[in-house]
Amino acid sequence: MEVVVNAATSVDGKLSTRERRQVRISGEGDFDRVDRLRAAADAVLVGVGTVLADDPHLGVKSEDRRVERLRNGRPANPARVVADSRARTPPDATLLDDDADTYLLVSAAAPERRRDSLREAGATIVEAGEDRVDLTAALDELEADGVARLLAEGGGELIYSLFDAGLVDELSVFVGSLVIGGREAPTLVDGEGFVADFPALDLVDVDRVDDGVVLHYRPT
Ligand SMILES: NC(=O)C1=CN([C@@H]2O[C@H](COP(=O)(O)OP(=O)(O)OC[C@H]3O[C@@H](n4cnc5c(N)ncnc54)[C@H](O)[C@@H]3O)[C@@H](O)[C@H]2O)C=CC1
Ligand SMILES: Nc1nc(O)c(N)c(N[C@@H]2O[C@H](COP(=O)(O)O)[C@@H](O)[C@H]2O)n1
Repeated sequence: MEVVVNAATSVDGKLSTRERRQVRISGEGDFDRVDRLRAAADAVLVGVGTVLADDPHLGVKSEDRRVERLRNGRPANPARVVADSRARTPPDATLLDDDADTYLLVSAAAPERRRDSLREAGATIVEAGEDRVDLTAALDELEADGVARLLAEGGGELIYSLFDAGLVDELSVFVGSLVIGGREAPTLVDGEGFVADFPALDLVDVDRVDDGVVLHYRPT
């Protein structure tokens, strides 16, 4: 499976505010680039922190691109995937609508009652890991289900775990021209952080988009 990570940050590397409220960092041009990435993906992955903060849809916005996917024998939208160790996704979350399949990656610690109500809401539950989602095992299961290209959109906790597990094949970051600040505000890569063996990246491209830049990296 190919794992592509994409997110938007402020100049100071923040994904949103200290209140974890969604900030529109990208402009029209960058949101269109993200839409192209979604249209090329079999599934879009976020952490449950992002679901609770943003209630995202994660679908392809452009009708032309959805039609093109259908023409190519694919579903109109990529599947939605949430890393959600304890099945905290609300059963009325937008990403559980009928526009695409939705997988919830849970750990053995996820209560049965919550799994059941999420199954009733249409989710496919994938269990991997004891206390926290084992991303390597969970992504293997998705791959067996036909997910060859996965777009991970964040947040920072999830992106850290993807790097920590050596699962990132590409990273693109839109850096918008604003400062958010705040020591508690989420950054591109949070989690425990690395103290050695820092994942090293090759900068393969830089594009000026809207009032910012998109940095494209691959692991060395
Ligand atoms: N600017 C941007 O491009 C984006 C911004 N955001 C922002 O990021 C914030 C949410 O980010 P975070 O709080 O970091 O949450 P997150 O979206 O990374 O979710 C983290 C949660 O996922 C669950 N999880 C399950 N297995 C995990 C694993 N193996 N590794 C890591 N997490 C795992 C845990 O419950 C964990 O608390 C929101 O404020 C949202 O608006 C989110 C996505 C993109
Ligand atoms: N690329 C990008 N730029 C921004 O400025 C953002 N705030 C985000 N946020 C991500 O997009 C999701 C919302 O998706 P829908 O519009 O609901 O489909 C949000 O949850 C973040 O993952 N991304």
